[in-house]
Amino acid sequence: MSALPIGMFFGKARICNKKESKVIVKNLDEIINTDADVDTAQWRSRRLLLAQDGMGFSLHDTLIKKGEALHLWYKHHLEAVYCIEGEGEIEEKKNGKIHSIRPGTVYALNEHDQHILRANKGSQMRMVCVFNPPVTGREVHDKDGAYALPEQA
Ligand SMILES: CC(=O)NCC[C@H](N)C(=O)O
Repeated sequence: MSALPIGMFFGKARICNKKESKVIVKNLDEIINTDADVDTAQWRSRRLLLAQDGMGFSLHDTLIKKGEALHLWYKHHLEAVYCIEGEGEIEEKKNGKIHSIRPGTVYALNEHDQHILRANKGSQMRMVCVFNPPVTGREVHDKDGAYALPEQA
């Protein structure tokens, strides 16, 4: 008995007493064509992490379709957007400033900024988007370009 490593002897009891923890691992392949894949005329959002995942933010792999212009105003959310494919621009509505977007560009709407997001003609943009508070499921924009608050979604 004394020759057994202590971990082998007590190992089983230790595992039974502990709440099992599980890292969240998903692949985009498992999201496509499910409820977490929201496809509209102008964009398609593959929602990798949602409110139910308990992270405090949601994480989306989003396509902005060629030549589309989106008028957005996330009144209830903060959003950071990281472009990984395609080219376009973001226009700040409060001052008319236009910033070009290409792979590697990130923008963060830290003041719930009203803006226009445009994908260049002939260019689909692929963006990684993070929302706080997290999107809960199949939110689409209302007439102002906002998503509803989580409790109303
Ligand atoms: C960049 C952006 O806001 N695109 C609209 C779709 C949205 N981000 C989403 O993925 O839900």
